[in-house]
Amino acid sequence: MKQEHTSPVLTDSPPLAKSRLGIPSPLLLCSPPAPSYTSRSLSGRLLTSPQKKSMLSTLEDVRENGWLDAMKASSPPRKGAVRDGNSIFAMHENAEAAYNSWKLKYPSALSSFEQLVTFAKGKSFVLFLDYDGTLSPIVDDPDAAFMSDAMRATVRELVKLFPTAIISGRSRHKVNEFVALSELYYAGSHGMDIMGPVRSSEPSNYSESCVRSTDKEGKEVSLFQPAREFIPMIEEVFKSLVECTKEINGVKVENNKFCVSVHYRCVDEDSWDIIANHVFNILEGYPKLRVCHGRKVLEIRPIIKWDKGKAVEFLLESLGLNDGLDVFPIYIGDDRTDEDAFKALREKGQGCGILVSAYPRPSSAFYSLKDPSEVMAFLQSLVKWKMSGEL
Ligand SMILES: O=P(O)(O)OC[C@H]1O[C@H](O[C@H]2O[C@H](CO)[C@@H](O)[C@H](O)[C@H]2O)[C@H](O)[C@@H](O)[C@@H]1O
Repeated sequence: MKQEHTSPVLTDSPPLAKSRLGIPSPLLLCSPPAPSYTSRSLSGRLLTSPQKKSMLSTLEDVRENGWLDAMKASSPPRKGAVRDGNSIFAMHENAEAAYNSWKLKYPSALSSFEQLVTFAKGKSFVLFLDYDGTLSPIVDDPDAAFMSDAMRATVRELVKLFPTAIISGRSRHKVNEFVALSELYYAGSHGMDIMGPVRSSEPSNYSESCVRSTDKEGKEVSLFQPAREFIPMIEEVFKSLVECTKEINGVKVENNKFCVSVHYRCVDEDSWDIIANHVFNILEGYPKLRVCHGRKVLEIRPIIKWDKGKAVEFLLESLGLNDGLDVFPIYIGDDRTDEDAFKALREKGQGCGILVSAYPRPSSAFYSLKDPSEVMAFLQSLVKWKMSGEL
C-alpha cells in the first residue's frame, strides 16, 4: 500500500568496508546514524580525540546531540505544535481535535476495516506484533507489563488462523514468558534474536547467522542471531550502567541480551541529563554500540544493519511468504523502533503498518489504533472476518 508522506524513520549510514568483528555480509557494521538525537559525534570524536573528556564537555555533547530533547519527546507532547517531517502538521489547543485531524492521515484500522480487507482481497494475512504498548499497556515497571488474559485469548485465536510473529525490543526469552503461547514466532532484541521455522534451506543471505536449535517443547527450530558476537560487550555495558546509575532513584537498567534498555520513566526529570551523561560516557568506550530512543527509555544496541524491518523481511522469507502477490503482511507497533518495520513494508509496497498511538505522531504506518484495547478489537475483527469465510 502506498501513501504519500515522507518517512520520519532514521536509517543507518552506509556500511563500513570491512567488519572487524567479522559480521557476515549483508550485516556489515554501519557508522552510527546521524540524526540529531543519536550519538552522532561519538565515533568522529573517538577517531580524533581518544582521551577521556571532562564531565562538563560530555554534558554539552548530550545537549548538543539533542539527547535531552529526544528524552523529553518520548512521551506525549504538550498542547501545541505537532511536527510532521519539516512542516507543522497540526496546531490545536484541543488535543482531541489534533488527534482527529491526524487521523485523517492515519485512519483508524478499526473504522477502515472493510477498506483494509478489500485492499488485501485474495491475499493471505501475516501478522507481526510488537509487545509493549501494543499487546500490553505501558506501565511504570517493565517487569510488570503483563498481557491481559483477554488479549492472550485473542492472540491464541489469531495464530490458529494466520501466521503470526511477535517482534519486540525485549529479550526473546522475556517476551516469550509474557506472551506464553507456543504457536507463534518470537523475535527479541529488536529482531536480533529470531526463533523461526526450520526450512530445508535457510533464507539466502542469512545462512551464516542461522543455527538449528530446539524450542521449549523440543521442536526443531531455526535460530537467527546476527549480533551474537556482541553478547559479551552488551553484558559488560549492562554491568557498567547498573553500577553507575545505582544512586539514581527510579532508574532501571534491563539486559535484553543483544541490547540494553535504560529506563527513566520513574526518574525525576531533573536527573535525566545525569542518566544521558552516564550512557554517553560509557558509550565513548564502545564505538560499535549506538543509542536509540524509545518510550522513556534509552536503548543501547550494536551498530549492525539490522532492525525490526529486516526482521520482518527475514521472517517472511523464512516462512516462505515473501511473494508480494499472495501475501499481505500487517505490522502493528507503537514505538520508534517499529517505524523500521512500517518503512520496510512501505518500501516493499506490500501490506501495511498500523501505528498504535493516542496522540499525533509522524509515522510510516498507514493506519492507526489508539491503544492496546483497540489492537485487541482489531485482532478480534480479523478473526471474526476469517471465520465468517469472507475471503
Ligand atoms: O519493542 P517493544 O516490545 O515495544 O519493546 C520496547 C521496550 O519496551 C519495554 O519498555 C517500555 O515498556 C515498559 C512497560 O510498559 C515501560 O515501563 C517503559 O517505559 C517502556 O519504554 C521494555 O522494558 C524494553 O526493554 C523494550 O525495549
